[in-house]
Amino acid sequence: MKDAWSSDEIRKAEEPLIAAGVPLMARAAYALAQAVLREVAARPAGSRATRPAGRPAPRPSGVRLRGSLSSDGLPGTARVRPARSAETRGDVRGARALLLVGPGNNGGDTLYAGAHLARRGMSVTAVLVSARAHEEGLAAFEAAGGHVQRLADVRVPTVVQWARASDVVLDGLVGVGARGALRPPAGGLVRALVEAREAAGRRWPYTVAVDIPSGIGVDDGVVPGPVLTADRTVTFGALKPGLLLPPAAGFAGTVELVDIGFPDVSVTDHWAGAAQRVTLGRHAMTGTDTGPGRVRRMEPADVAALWPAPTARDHKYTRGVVGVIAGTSTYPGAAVLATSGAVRAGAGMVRYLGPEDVGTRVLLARPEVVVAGGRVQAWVLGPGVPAYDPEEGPDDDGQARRVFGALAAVTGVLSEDVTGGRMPAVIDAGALTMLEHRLPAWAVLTPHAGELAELLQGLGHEADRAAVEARPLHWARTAHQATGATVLLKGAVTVVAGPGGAYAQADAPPWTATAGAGDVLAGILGTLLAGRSADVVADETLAARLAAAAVLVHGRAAARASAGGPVAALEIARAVPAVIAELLG
Ligand SMILES: NC(=O)C1=CN([C@@H]2O[C@H](COP(=O)(O)OP(=O)(O)OC[C@H]3O[C@@H](n4cnc5c(N)ncnc54)[C@H](O)[C@@H]3O)[C@@H](O)[C@H]2O)[C@@H](O)CC1
Ligand SMILES: [K+]
Repeated sequence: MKDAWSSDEIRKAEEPLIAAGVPLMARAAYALAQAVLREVAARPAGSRATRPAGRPAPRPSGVRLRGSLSSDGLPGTARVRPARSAETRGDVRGARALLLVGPGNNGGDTLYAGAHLARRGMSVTAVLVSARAHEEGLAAFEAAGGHVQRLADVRVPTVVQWARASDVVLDGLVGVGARGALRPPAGGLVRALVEAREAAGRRWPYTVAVDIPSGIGVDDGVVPGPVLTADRTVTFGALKPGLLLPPAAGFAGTVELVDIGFPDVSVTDHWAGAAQRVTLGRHAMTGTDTGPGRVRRMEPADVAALWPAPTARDHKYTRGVVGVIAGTSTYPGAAVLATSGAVRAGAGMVRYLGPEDVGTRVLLARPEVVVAGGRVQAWVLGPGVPAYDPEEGPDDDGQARRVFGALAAVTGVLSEDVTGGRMPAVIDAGALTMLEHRLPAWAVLTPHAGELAELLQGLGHEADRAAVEARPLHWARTAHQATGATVLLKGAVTVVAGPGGAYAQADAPPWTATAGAGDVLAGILGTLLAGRSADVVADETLAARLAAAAVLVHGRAAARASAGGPVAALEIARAVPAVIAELLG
C-alpha cells in the first residue's frame, strides 16, 4: 500500500525529529543530489549540455534508474535510503544544472543538493526567485562553487535560455509549504519554462521536482496554475496526496520516495477494520488518525488479502451470487460485458435480470449465467440502462422497475414502513439516475466525470464535467458525503472515496478508455462485493478497499489484454482470471 500524508501530517512528523537534531534536510538534499548524479552519470559525456548547439540530447526516459520501477513494471515509487555507501560514481564534470530556488526549506534542500553537485565538478547555477533564500543552504552552495543569480536581476527569457542549455533542471520553488497557484514572479517564470519545454519537445533537460512539482495542490492534487512537468520527483519522508491524485500526479514523472527517518509507529488503521491497532511500518505515522482524509494507492500485493478466494468447503452459494440488471434490447452489449466481468472474476453464480432477448444474448456469450431471479448476495445495477426520466416514462424494457426493486434490497427500505435485509451493490450508468434514498457505504457508485457532474447537479452543486476533472478528489468526496455511498470516479487515475479515506489507482493503460470497459469493471466489483457481502455490510470501510482492488485487477487485465496496443472490453474480461491467479499466487 502506498500511503500519502498531508502537509500537516508531514509537519507533525518532522517536528520531534527537528527538535532532536535529526539532519532531515541534509538527508533530503543528499538523496536528491544522488538522484541527479545517477541521471547525469548515465548519459554519455558527449551528449551533455556542452554538446554543439542544435544537437538533440538523448531521451532521459531511455535510461532506467535503479529502483525507478514499481514491481508491476509501471512507473511508480521506489524507496531509497540516502546512505554514503550509495554514492553515485561516474564522471559528471562539466555537466550543467540549473536550480530554481524558492524562499523556504524546499529551496534549502535544492541549494544543499546543488552544493553536492558542484563539489562533484558540475557547473551549477541557482536562480533565486525571492529576495529571501535559505541562508545556510545558500552559504553552503556558494562555498562549494555554485553560481548565484537573482531573478530580480535577470530577465525571465534569460533563465529560460539557461534552462535550455542545461543537462538538468531542479524545481525547488515550493514544497509542502505551498498554498495555491504559484504567485509572481515564480508563476511567470514557470509559465515561460512550460512554454519553452513544450516547444523544445524531447530536447528539454531532465527535470527533477524537489519533494513535489511546484504549483500542485499538495493535499488535493489540483493544478491551479502553471507547473513544470518533472521527469522525476524526489519526495522526502512520505508520499504526498498530490503525487497520487489526478490531475497533479501527471506532472510528477517517476516518483522516488526518500526515507529521511520518519519513525516506526502504530496507528489506528481505519482501513484494516474497526479501530484496529496495526503497525504499518517505517512510513506510518505516530499518533495520527488515518481518518477519511487519507489518500492511498493499493498495490498488487494488497489484493490477495481482500480477494474472496474459495476454499475446499465452499460451494457456489457460499462463494457469492451476483445479480446483474444491465442492458436493454437496444443496448444489449452492456449486459454481456457486465456478466462476463462478474463470471471471469470468479463469482459463485451470476444471475441476469432483463428483457428476454437480452437474456438470450447473455446466454450465448456466457452459458454459465442463470437468466432468472432468485437470491443474490450483491447487485450490479445500471450498465447499458438509460437515464431514468419520470416525466417521459422510461423506454427501458422494464429495467428501471427492476433496478428500483434491487435498490430497495440495498438500502433495506422496501416501502414506507417495511424494511428488510441489506446487501451491497454496484450502481452504474442509468442506475445513477434512480437514487431516491440516502445510501449506505456498501453501495458503490461508479460514475465517470460526466455522470458524477450530473449527479452533483441533482444534489444542488454547481459542477460540470470540467470541474470534476479539475478536482476529482474533492468532488468524489462531496458525492460520498452527500449520498452516503462509496464513490468510485472512473478516469485515467480512478479515485475512490469512502468513509475510511480515498484511493487513487493508476493501474490501466490509456487504451482502456474504450466503450464497455466500465461495464466489465462493474461486473468484477460485483463479484468482490458478493463474495464478501456480509463483511461489506458489517464494515463501512471495506467497500472502498474492494472497489480499489477491483480497479487494480481491471487495470492490470486491460494492460495484459492490450500488450501495448488497442484493447476491446470483452478481452479485458477474458484477461481477468490470469491476473487474479498472478495476484493470489
Ligand atoms: N522542515 C524540515 O526540516 C524539512 C523540510 N523539507 C523541505 O522543506 C519543504 C517545506 O518547506 P517550507 O515549509 O519552508 O515551505 P516551502 O519551501 O515549501 O514553501 C514556503 C515558501 O514558499 C512561499 N509560497 C507558498 N506558496 C506559494 C505560492 N503559491 N507561490 C509562491 N510562493 C509561495 C511561502 O511564502 C514560503 O516563503 C518540504 O517540501 C521539503 O522540501 C525537507 O528538507 C525535509 C526537512
Ligand atoms: K518543488
